[in-house]
Amino acid sequence: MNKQAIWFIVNPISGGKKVHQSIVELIDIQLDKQLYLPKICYTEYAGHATEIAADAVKNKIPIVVAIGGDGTVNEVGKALIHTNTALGIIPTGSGNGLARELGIPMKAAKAIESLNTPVSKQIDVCYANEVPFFCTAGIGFDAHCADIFSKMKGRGLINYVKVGFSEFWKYQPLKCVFGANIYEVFSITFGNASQFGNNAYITPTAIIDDGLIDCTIINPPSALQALPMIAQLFNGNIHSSDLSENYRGTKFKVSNDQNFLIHYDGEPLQLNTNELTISISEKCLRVII
Ligand SMILES: Nc1ncnc2c1ncn2[C@@H]1O[C@H](COP(=O)(O)OP(=O)(O)OP(=O)(O)O)[C@@H](O)[C@H]1O
Repeated sequence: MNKQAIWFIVNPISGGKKVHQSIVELIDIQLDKQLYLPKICYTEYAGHATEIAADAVKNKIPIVVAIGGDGTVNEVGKALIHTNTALGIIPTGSGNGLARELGIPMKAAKAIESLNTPVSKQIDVCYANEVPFFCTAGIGFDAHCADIFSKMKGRGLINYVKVGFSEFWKYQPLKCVFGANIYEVFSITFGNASQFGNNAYITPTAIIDDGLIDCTIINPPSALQALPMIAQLFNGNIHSSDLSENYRGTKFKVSNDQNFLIHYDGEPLQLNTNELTISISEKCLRVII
């Protein structure tokens, strides 16, 4: 039988060095060598994963597996859109939104095991202007927190919760034009998938291969409304909150009087424009589930 080449792209920053060493050892032990010819590549800087994945496409590698969090998955996946190379994931981040959405096991050993009997499907890809995202992108509080989080030394869920809690009290609602209406929002999130990661379901009815973008606007909560809202986020009911407005479509436009700070799959990005268009390209990324 012809063996398939499979490249693993490891972000050594996500999850810590020990985690990655043990995953690489597990790959050596558990990956079916009758089926695969593996190659392990380590990223050396932000953006490097995209370059390695683009090289894999050029070399007609059938599967590239991202070992990292949603930032790494985004960097690898964006090079695979509209290609014949499929994206696999071994999650080591704190959110792991796309892996959770696709039902990929959180435990590395199980995730490697599922690569031995690969099943794939095509998913949609959304764009914030020209920036691709697979789970969510948005403006407002979440983008603000992603920005602060990215400048912190520590990573992980605990640090994210700390940032969210301390920033909540200071955060001023964002003025913007959404469709034909002027809003003052806490956040606007566009979902290709249903969650940010960590099973925080911000666009709970989103389906990753339905050709549609779900949108959740959160109006500014009072301190008393914040806790129930967080509970609804995690129990998948944010769309029934009094604070939320929900839309679904194939294109959304938002504008502002200042250039937007956005997040895409949890990564912050300061745009050079005050106009944001969210669009979707149907079933253009093959993923291993
Ligand atoms: N070798 C590297 N050195 C520095 N930064 C890197 C390197 N490789 C990748 N990165 C950057 O690390 C950032 C975080 O990656 P990722 O989101 O995968 O991990 P994480 O933050 O641990 O996960 P999560 O977002 O789920 O918490 C990304 O912005 C990516 O560009």
